[in-house]
Amino acid sequence: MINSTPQVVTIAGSDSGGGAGIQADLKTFQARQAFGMSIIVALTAQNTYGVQSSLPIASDFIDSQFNSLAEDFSIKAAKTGMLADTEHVLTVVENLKKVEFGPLIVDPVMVAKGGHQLLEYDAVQTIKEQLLPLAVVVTPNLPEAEILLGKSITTDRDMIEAAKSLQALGTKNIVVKGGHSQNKEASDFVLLENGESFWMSTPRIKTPNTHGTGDTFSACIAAELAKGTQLKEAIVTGKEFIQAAISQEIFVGHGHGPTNHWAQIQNSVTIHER
Ligand SMILES: Nc1ncnc2c1ncn2[C@@H]1O[C@H](COP(=O)(O)OP(=O)(O)O)[C@@H](O)[C@H]1O
Ligand SMILES: Cc1ncc(COP(=O)(O)O)c(N)n1
Repeated sequence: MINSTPQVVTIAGSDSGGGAGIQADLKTFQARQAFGMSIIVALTAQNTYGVQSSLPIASDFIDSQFNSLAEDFSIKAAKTGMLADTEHVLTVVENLKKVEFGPLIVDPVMVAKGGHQLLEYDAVQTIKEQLLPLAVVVTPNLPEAEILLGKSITTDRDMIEAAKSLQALGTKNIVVKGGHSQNKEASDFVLLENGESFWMSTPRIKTPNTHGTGDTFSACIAAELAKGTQLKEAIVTGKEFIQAAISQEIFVGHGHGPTNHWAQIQNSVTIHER
């Protein structure tokens, strides 16, 4: 049974502090029993206080990482995270067009929770025009959805409208994450290719330890897709996993700590069909 093990890759930035980026993704892949690989687009010197500095990787070395993986592995799903700037977005897009890494999840990472910019803003247009059409799912948080669409998103109705506008940009399935909202519940809005839509809600956990929540959520979806799980179920599993990872808290560092990537899923997500 050569290569029957689920294989999944993250194309993103390294977080030296281990809570977000490549590290969060690999830990999540491991927790979900998919074999994880990485294509590192940028390095960050980072801890739970924030990002101290970052360094994009030379584009031809990104090409080399793609080539190494494409030559050997049977990758069944991929996700992107921090892509740094226009040159690096284009490098990733060009490589993705050449390889067969299965369904792509784009987590359009722009600004770290501590405020450090992880994507130069002039790259947003390239993400919209070139990367989003390659993705099966895009998972923006509220500030990212606002930047992608150029309008403010505050109400539930705004989130629904945002999902429709994002779908019009060319990605078939949309998750607008509500982690940054002021609501009592952490509610994410999902719009699927077939027009089906629903809210996934969990109790909002009062904690400073939410570093890397978005990466962990999208990495779980990617791992599930690599295992052959249907998209809707993979998205719901992502929400269950991030809720478990936030609520089964660990205490690491002195600032905004990471989530618990070895958390066990509990049945805690309410789905509101609409
Ligand atoms: N305090 C919290 N309690 C429960 N769920 C949360 C909390 N903060 C974020 N989430 C969930 O974590 C996931 C990532 O959301 P978000 O924080 O919006 O993304 P990002 O890390 O990209 O900014 C979403 O499913 C969101 O609902
Ligand atoms: C390398 C890297 N990728 C992504 C994030 C976003 O995570 P968060 O918004 O939780 O800081 C990050 N801080 N660092």
